[in-house]
Amino acid sequence: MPVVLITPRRFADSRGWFAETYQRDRYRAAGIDADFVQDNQSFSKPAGTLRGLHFQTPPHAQAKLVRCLAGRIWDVAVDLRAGSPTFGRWVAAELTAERGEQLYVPAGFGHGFITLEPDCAVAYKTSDFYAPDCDGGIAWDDPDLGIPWPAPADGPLLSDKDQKLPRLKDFASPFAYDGRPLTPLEAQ
Ligand SMILES: Cc1cn([C@H]2C[C@H](O)[C@@H](COP(=O)(O)OP(=O)(O)O[C@H]3O[C@@H](C)C(=O)[C@@H](O)[C@H]3O)O2)c(=O)[nH]c1=O
Repeated sequence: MPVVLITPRRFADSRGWFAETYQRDRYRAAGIDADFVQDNQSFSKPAGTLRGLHFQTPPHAQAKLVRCLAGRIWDVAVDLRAGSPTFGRWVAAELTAERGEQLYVPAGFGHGFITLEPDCAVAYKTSDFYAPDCDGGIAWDDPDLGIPWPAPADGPLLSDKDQKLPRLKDFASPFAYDGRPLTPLEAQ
């Protein structure tokens, strides 16, 4: 499936609002056909925290459905499918707790985000279990990707692991191109 941006409908009343944040049949109709098996949550204290670009390799590749529970993030999906006409290109969307947008990142894509405010909570569903042996990543600042991260002037806050990730040109992609385009989000 291509990358999909979806904003669940909210039903507001005097108490606040209610929303279905995942409903298999409706999400399938929107192109989100993954079989989710795990829910994750992370919390990032300072604004300018960057996690990425991450993926799991086959046989434990993961599709992800990402949303922001508190604060605001800039969320990025990079096409890593070998042979894809958009290999190495990326799409990004701002995800806010205020509006509840969700980004679907298919298997075969690298995923990362930077927090735009302090105290951001991010939740995401994944279509395969955590498999540390299949953990992989690409450097967030790889010049061949040219992602214009909205990072602070002194740089983002990164994990030790994320400071040592390889560049795309040194990465032998194990992901097959499935013929599906990167759109409907506009590729950069
Ligand atoms: C991802 C993950 C991590 N962990 C553990 C491993 C480690 O001790 C600790 C922190 O892991 P990380 O540093 O990899 O966490 P983080 O940098 O937040 O990694 C996440 O980044 C975003 C962008 C993604 O797309 C996710 O799939 C995941 O890769 O949590 C699990 O137990 N289960 C999991 O599913």
